Order: sequence, then C-alpha cells, then structure tokens
Amino acid sequence: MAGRVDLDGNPIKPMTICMIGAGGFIGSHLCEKLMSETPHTVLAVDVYSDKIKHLLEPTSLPWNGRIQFHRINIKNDSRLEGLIKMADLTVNLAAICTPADYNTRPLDTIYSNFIDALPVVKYCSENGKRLIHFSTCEVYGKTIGAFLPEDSPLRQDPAYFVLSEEASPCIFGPIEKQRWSYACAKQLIERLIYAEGAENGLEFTIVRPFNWIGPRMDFIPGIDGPSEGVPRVLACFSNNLLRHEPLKLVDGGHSQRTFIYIKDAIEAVFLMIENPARANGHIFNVGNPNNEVTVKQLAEMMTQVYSKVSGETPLETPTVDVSSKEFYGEGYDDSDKRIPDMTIINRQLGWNPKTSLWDLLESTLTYQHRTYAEAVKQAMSKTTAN
Ligand SMILES: NC(=O)c1ccc[n+]([C@@H]2O[C@H](COP(=O)([O-])OP(=O)(O)OC[C@H]3O[C@@H](n4cnc5c(N)ncnc54)[C@H](O)[C@@H]3O)[C@@H](O)[C@H]2O)c1
Ligand SMILES: O=c1ccn([C@@H]2O[C@H](COP(=O)(O)OP(=O)(O)O[C@H]3OC[C@@H](O)[C@H](O)[C@H]3O)[C@@H](O)[C@H]2O)c(=O)[nH]1
Repeated sequence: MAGRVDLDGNPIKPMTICMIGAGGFIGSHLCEKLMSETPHTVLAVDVYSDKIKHLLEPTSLPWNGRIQFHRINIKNDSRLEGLIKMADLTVNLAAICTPADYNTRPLDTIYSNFIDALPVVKYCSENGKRLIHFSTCEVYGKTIGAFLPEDSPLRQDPAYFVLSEEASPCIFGPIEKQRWSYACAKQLIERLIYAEGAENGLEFTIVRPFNWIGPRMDFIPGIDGPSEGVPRVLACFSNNLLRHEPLKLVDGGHSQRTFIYIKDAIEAVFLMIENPARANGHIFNVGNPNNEVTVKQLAEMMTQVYSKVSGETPLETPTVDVSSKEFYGEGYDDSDKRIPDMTIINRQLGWNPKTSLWDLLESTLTYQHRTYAEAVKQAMSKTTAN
C-alpha cells in the first residue's frame, strides 16, 4: 500500500468514502478491494449488510476500523447528510435496479432512482463534496439501428448501434411501456447532476455500467431471496441450472448484451476514485465490447460452463421460450443491443477490460455451484417430500 501514486505520478492520500448501497453486488466488490488494497476508509450505508459481513467481522480483520456499517434507509434518515459531510467522496449505488420491478413497481422505481438520489446530490453540492453516481447503460434505451428495416445494410454500421456518451441519443418506448421508468429516472438524475456541475460547480463523475456480472449478484429465489422474486439474467439462469430445469428465453432470447466481469469493472471505478482530476465532469461507459452475445447464446454458454464446473450432464432441451408478458407482465419492453463506446474511458483513464465471457462465466458459475448447489438440493427435496 505504501507509495501508491495516481496516473499522473502524484501520491494518493488516504480518503474517507461514503458509499451508499455498499451492501449490494457492486458495493460489496468495491468495499472488498478498498479494504485489501488501499488505506481508504469506508462509511458503508445500506439497509442490508449480508454481502459485506465478511468485511465487518471479526474485529481482528486487518482493516478493522477502516470500514463502518451504517444501517440507513436513505429515503428517510437525517444521519445521511452528516456522513456525506464527514467524507471526501460519496459513491451512490443505491437503487432499485432489477427489470422485473420497472414495469410492476414503477413508482418505487422512479422514487428510488430519482427522488431518493436528490438529497445525495444536494448534500454533495452544498457541502462541496465530490460525487461518483451510478447511472446505467439503459439511459441509451434502444439503438437507432433498431428502427431500421430488418434487411437494411445500415444495421451493420457501428454508427447505428455503438453507444457513445457524447453522441448517442436516449431512445425510450412509449409511457405505457413502464419498463422505461428506470431508464428515464436515471436519465433525469444524470441531467440534474450535470446541471449542478454546470451551475454550482459540483465535482461529479457518472458511471454507466453495461451488464456487470459475477459472484454475489442478486439472489437465488427461495434460497437467499423471495421464492417468487425475479432477479437479473445471471441469477435467473444460475437458478435454472442449479435446479436442473430449462433456462427461460424471454421472447426467444434475441436481445443482445455485452457482459463484463465485475472484477474488471471495479478496476475502472478505482481509477475514477483515485484520479479525480481525470474523472471529474465526465460520464463513463464501463463495459466490455468484446463480450457480446444474444441472450440465447448466453444461455447456451452458461449451460456448457455449468456442466463443466458441476460435472452434471445438461438437459436434452436446455432452454424454453417464454413471452415477455408471461415472464415480466404488462409494460415490459427491451433494449435490443448494447455495445459501449470506449473512447472516453480509454482517453481519460487508460482503462480496458480483460476477462473473456467464457472465463468470467467459469469463475462465476464455480462460485454459484459452491455457494448454492447443496442448499438448492435440500430445498428441492423438502418440496418433493411435502
Ligand atoms: N450490476 C449492473 O450491471 C448494473 C448495470 C447498470 C447500472 N447499475 C447501477 O449500479 C448501482 C448498483 O447496482 P448493483 O448491481 O450493485 O445492485 P444491488 O441491488 O445489488 O445494490 C444496490 C444496493 O442499494 C441498496 N439500497 C437501495 N435502496 C436503498 C435505500 N433507500 N437506502 C439504503 N440502501 C439502499 C440495496 O439494499 C442494495 O444493497 C445501481 O444504481 C444500478 O442502477 C448496475
Ligand atoms: O430468465 C431470464 C431473465 C432475463 N432474460 C433476458 O435477458 C436480458 C438481460 O436481462 P437482465 O435481467 O440482466 O437485465 P437488462 O440487461 O435488461 O437490464 C439491466 O441492465 C442494466 C442495469 O441498469 C440493470 O441491472 C438492468 O436494468 C433481457 O433481454 C431479458 O429479457 C431472459 O431471457 N431470461
């Protein structure tokens, strides 16, 4: 840890970071790396702490005293401003961010992603504190290419699908497609933060994650989350594989995504944290353009990788099609394709992702199997006995 320098060769001073949503998937990985590799202190704010319990106890851990957990719901807790004032930097990760909620709980989604984030922005701006805010690749919505005729050669032209922070428009569906409640709320908070920067000098960085995946993402229904809950695709497919049931392809699984390993993505956030002069005032795509697949291809790959890591033979029919209405309910819609333009993050931070989709699935599914296989087996035998 001694002699750590930033990208311009300046020594990095220990800082205090108020991390809101620290108990979630991304927060837990950030906290882990901050504790093991830096001298920084974290004021970890969340309503849950299960995913960072291993960092909080026992008190003999080498970073004891550098991480404090504050069980706070930011909707209604006056302690928040004090914590932001105590810190040099606030990282805001708190949000409802699972698509199954966007069309079924649109009010909670909008409140969580816009209204609840407002005081955080205000406290940072009023107290002259730096803010790193987590937005989403969903602010781009659909690609321009999605509106071209199916057989148009322009669909192959990157100008019609690569998503660029400074050039791409944000294209959402109609209001009755409540899927876009999340993207729209995230877009508005981005605009507010940008305006605070322009009018009041707020030092900010906005992160747009493109499908970060890895261990500790979401939950396995009925094991460490509600039986009827619908997590994001990694956990949905993991659950199907653990239960030896077909993976469900929503509307045929034709949508395309680029997946990035959480550990690669965290490196990018670290560079932002420790290089304010290069990160302030910027919006960054953080993804892996080399890891693009259709959801159907993802299902096929996960089936193959899971068979390798678990030693179980895949089902003869490993996937089944399901309509989005049946799976998510009324008001669902989808992003067609998400390839991040990497120009700005390359230029400002010299960062590039490293891990291939196969490798990241292998380490992630090894973790899923080790963590959940036994519990799922027990839960299934109990259900059969009943
Ligand atoms: N994982 C991805 O690929 C991805 C993609 C795009 C955007 N993001 C954004 O990154 C952020 C973190 O995502 P994640 O994947 O870690 O999700 P997550 O659900 O695992 O983490 C969010 C955390 O915020 C906490 N939280 C929510 N509301 C809160 C409140 N009112 N008070 C206190 N804590 C609250 C939750 O308890 C949870 O621990 C979110 O803002 C999300 O929109 C993530
Ligand atoms: O079991 C499933 C689950 C999901 N899917 C499909 O898989 C794709 C990816 O679904 P995810 O649940 O991971 O969520 P999305 O990629 O659509 O959105 C995510 O992207 C960025 C973040 O802001 C959020 O974490 C989330 O909104 C979608 O096309 C979805 O319809 C399936 O085909 N089967």
